[in-house]
Amino acid sequence: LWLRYQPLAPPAQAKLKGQARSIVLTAAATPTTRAAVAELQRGVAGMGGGPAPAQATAIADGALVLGTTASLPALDAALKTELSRLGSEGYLLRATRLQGRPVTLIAANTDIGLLYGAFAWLRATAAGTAPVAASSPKLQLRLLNHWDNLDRHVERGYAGASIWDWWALPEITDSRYTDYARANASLGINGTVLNNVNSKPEVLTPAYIAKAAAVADVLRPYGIKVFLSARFSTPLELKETDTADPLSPAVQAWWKKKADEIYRTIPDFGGFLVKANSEGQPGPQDYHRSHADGANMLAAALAPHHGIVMWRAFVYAPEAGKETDRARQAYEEFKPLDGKFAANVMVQVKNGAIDFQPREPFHPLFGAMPNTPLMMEFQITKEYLGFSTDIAYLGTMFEEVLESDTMQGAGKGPTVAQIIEGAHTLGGQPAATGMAGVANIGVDRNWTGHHFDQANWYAFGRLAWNPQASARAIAIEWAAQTFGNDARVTTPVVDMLMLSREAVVDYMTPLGLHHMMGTAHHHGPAPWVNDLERPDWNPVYYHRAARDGIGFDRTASGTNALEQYAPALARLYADPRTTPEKYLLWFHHLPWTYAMPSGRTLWAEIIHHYDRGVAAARDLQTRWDALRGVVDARRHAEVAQRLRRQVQNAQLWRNACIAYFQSVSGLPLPDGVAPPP
Ligand SMILES: CO[C@H]1[C@H](O)[C@@H](O)[C@H](O)O[C@@H]1C(=O)O
Repeated sequence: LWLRYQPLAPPAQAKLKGQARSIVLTAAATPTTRAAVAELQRGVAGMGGGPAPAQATAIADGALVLGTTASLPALDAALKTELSRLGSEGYLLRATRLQGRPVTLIAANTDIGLLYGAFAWLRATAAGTAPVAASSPKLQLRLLNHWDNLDRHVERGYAGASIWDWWALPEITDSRYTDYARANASLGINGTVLNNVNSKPEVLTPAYIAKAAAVADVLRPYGIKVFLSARFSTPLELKETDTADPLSPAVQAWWKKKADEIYRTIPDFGGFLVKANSEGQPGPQDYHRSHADGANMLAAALAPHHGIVMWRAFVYAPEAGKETDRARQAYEEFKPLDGKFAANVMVQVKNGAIDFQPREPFHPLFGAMPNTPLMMEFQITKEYLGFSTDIAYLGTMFEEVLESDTMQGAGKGPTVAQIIEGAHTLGGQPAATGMAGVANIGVDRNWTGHHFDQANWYAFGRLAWNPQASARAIAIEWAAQTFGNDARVTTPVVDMLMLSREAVVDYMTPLGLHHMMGTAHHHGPAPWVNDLERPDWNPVYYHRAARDGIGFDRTASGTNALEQYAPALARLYADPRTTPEKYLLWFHHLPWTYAMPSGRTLWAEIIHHYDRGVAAARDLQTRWDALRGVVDARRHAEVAQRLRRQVQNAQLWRNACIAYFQSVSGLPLPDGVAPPP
């Protein structure tokens, strides 16, 4: 991954050796500070191309010194003040003098802060950038969600089987778990939900709790808490109660007892992630109770142990005989529950209102529930963006969502990033804050199926630490750590990353189109599908292409999903001329002849985007081919193979969608457009 610590260029090596002649840990030796020292030794040895610096007790010239305010010899007042503002996970990096000696200081208030500081110093060294002076996370919870089943199949996983070997656990813990912990700690990720949200009741049985505890023991020194997805009907399905009604005292008692049992085995268990009354999963509505009733019952069981409930707002269902708009439904169900959730409940909301499409406007719940802590849910695994075949750097997508202006305030802002950073308080208490990413990790040697998909795991972690970070800066960091800090490689790799997601949007679902993919597997084009068991699974339901035009009217003349956004934004998007082009057909149904700002008709504009997407996919291939011999042969070949497939995918999407839309519209192709074969 990005922890390769490849030898640096000689000048950088010399500088490194001068900065890390020895390592001095002034703080207590704990599994966490030992991990920090080991990581520094591993990194300095690798990048320095020589022996690891020894750990010393005395501070000497050129030492790397790790310590807290309490453990460090007389820190000057300014540094002490700065440190006191960094919280329990922040860190400070400084070239300074201690006991009159020139040293590199890694300081923090806790041992996990020291570990994060060590990784930050190594990151800067590998990327050849100046180390950040000080940093602390903007969000409290920075979690991966593994949609991993107990049989090691990963739902929407494209990197091999699950890394969690439930059969071998608890006695056998794969060394990969430690590398997983290192990789996540290097990004400041501090929690992981081990199992799929479509969870099985078994995962809360004693045998599995013991298995999860073994994983927790490996991850704990790296500051990573274990969470589990809980199936709402577990007590009923384990035949330990005869209902799962959240207001039933027996059910409440069962969950309390279960929580106590878990915390006896995993004292720092994080809590439960719950998918309820969604896509057929059991939930409180099965007993005519609300999402808040369900969440609060679980929250009451976890509260004595400081555990939290992350309750997902991913709900949608067709209503018989009624024209529904899936994009409206989560808001309709959750907005009325604002302020009704217990203090240790977070409502976890996907970035968009449909489902992780190549591009979606931000979810209208962001900014609409001021009395409820909202957690962002991003998908790192690319269910809808080409699995682990197509390159699509999601840093730019995450950034686009986080920068989105909800217009909920007077004038500009708050942005989605500010909303999830807890711009608001609850009852005067700072709201819990968090971001979750659906992992793209499996047993594949490169962890993520595609080498470039490592950048998505990386970008998620960096943006969870700071939701206002720059996707380009993150791409530069990742490329330098992953391919070496050589501009001949990093510049083209960063350019490839930065154009890739827009390319995928262009050749799959341009101009706000969405949900036009293959059934069930969700790979490849299928805009013609209109016969699935649920109307809201049919691509035709979303693009609504017909003789007269194309697009989903979500304005007042349609489903009026727009009214769920702030009035200022709803006014802006009510008019196709003031709707950003990238969302045009998400909110509007327009004639094929609609005049676009480019001077093209809408039909010609759609084709123009598809062709631009295919050209961009080819461009990615050309740029990568030019790196033959500069990037190591194995990774170069593995990426080149996938790029060949990516170009085919792009062409298939382009040809299939244009052919289909032409068959619906009956329109001729504009001059100069290559007809689909
Ligand atoms: C885990 O189920 C997933 C399902 O595979 C996926 O197609 C959809 O994205 O969303 C669901 C969800 O988010 O719960």
